[in-house]
Amino acid sequence: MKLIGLTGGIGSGKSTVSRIIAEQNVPIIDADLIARQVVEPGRRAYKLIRKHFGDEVLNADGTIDRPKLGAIIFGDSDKRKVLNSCVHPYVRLEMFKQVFWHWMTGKKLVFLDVPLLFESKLDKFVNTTVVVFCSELLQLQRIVKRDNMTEEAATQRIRSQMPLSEKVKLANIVLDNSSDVDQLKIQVKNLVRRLTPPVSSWLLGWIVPPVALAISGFFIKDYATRGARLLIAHYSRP
Ligand SMILES: Nc1ncnc2c1ncn2[C@@H]1O[C@H](COP(=O)(O)OP(=O)(O)OP(=O)(O)O)[C@@H](O)[C@H]1O
Repeated sequence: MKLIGLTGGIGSGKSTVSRIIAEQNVPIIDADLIARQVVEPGRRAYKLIRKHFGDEVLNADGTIDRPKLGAIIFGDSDKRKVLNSCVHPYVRLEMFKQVFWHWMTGKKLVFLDVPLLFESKLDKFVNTTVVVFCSELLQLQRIVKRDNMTEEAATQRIRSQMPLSEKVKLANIVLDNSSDVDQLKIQVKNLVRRLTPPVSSWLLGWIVPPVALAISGFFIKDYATRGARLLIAHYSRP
């Protein structure tokens, strides 16, 4: 199975690319969605956030007030670290479970949609990294339109992130989202075709690890049994 890390800058078009990929019946693991699910009431991350930030970050219905929590950690790196330590381990665990499930069910290609792929060093765990790129001006225009935000606020959000030009330098593949959505669709379809492994290498990658594990397990067990027998023989000598 090939694991592809998909990332970009705010408003550069990651979600749009994800939707197009999903239309091709290729599985997408959405880190943002998982991050929202792991902080639902009753979950471990939710309890940790409550413990560290108190009930003032809760809505009346007990859910986390995300904008309020966002405002608390914005510009306070210590509090941001605390929040990350509450949430990230559970996000990673859930992502790992989903990756494992896709591998078990014989998927050839799986995308991980992670906005902070490079910042969180998750790029080390994927086969290929893809960055969705557009100019800062287009990012700005698209965010202002989508989120009904002022240009100043949008600029501030863009500047608070790792520059998109830096991500482009780190990427294996860059999708240029400067044109319309139809052009983007063509690029994504070509990308999926290019990245899908041929059946032979997919079969090898799927079958070899469990067979290797089973064989090594057999030998380890065999040696352990022989070792135990020798020990028993040694200590039971008169
Ligand atoms: N090629 C395009 N042409 C016109 N509009 C686009 C194009 N690509 C994306 N958009 C629009 O731009 C906005 C931002 O795109 P999208 O939500 O996919 O970005 P994103 O990278 O996921 O952003 P965020 O990081 O904020 O979640 C959306 O409203 C989307 O419909």
